[in-house]
Amino acid sequence: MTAIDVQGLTKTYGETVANDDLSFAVEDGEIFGFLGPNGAGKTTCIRTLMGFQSPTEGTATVLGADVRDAEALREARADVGYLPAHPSFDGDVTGGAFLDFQADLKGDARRAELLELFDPPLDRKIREYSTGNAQMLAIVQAFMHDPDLVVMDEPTSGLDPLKQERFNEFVREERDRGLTVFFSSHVLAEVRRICDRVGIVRDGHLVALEDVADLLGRGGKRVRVQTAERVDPQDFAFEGVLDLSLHGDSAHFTFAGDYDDLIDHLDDLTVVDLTVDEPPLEDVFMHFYGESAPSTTGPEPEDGRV
Ligand SMILES: Nc1ncnc2c1ncn2[C@@H]1O[C@H](COP(=O)(O)OP(=O)(O)OP(=O)(O)O)[C@@H](O)[C@H]1O
Repeated sequence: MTAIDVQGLTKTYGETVANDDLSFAVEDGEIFGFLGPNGAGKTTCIRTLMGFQSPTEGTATVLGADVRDAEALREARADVGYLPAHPSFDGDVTGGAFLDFQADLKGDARRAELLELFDPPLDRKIREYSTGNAQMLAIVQAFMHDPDLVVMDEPTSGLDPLKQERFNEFVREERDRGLTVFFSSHVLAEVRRICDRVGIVRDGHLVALEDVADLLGRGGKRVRVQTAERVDPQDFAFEGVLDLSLHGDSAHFTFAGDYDDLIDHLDDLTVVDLTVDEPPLEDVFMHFYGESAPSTTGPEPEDGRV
């Protein structure tokens, strides 16, 4: 079955077209990353899927329920976990009381197990929570009723690196058990590690929809060749070589051609060292993000954010 089916979804706020004719599907059992720069329209789409607002045009189904049909969506949501971008809690209640309340609404079969992994201080009032503790509480509530589909808006924001890794590992394990996951992210490293497919949005439009492996494959490989002699541009004038730079006895380039050709050409040289690496995802996404992409040499890429 298709867990989420978005069909020509458009949402406008006055003059702003936040989502413009989006169409894509999230299949059962996959982890689908919804990526895009700030203001691209990710939260707008997620809020429409959750039924908090109506589409201006087009529609979507969530576990078979049309988002325009409030009753059908309410029923379907019993099997959906939702983690909003900015979880809002009643600060006067304790984390434990909040989970008790949520348990009455939708069940909590997996609460204890989740609290082993994500451990906000349950006896403290939520107003005293750090950002990370509030995020962990929101994660526990999103998964504790053992949903079939989880929709998350930037789920790892506010988590420290250890908790982020724990969360990513948890999501992968849940996918292996059959859970479907749809989440928005700015964190490229996270996408590489956990997503099966990505949809990339920019200015409300879907600009790419593909397997992460294909996206990386199309970006070519980063090649560094060191030779016994000084290299010449002519040595690398063959199909598939991009962004060539020469440094004395070594050449650096992106290769998007046939590997047999590369090996044949390298055979003419005396190669003393050779590395072939995956390109950084940042380079692959730059193409889609254009000017809104970050510098890959700035401070942000350390955590892979775009
Ligand atoms: N309630 C609203 N009223 C008016 N404009 C809105 C509203 N919500 C979102 N927008 C506008 O719609 C566009 C898409 O916003 P949205 O929050 O969906 O983007 P996003 O991709 O989630 O961004 P971010 O990564 O910064 O959270 C933006 O131009 C935003 O200013």
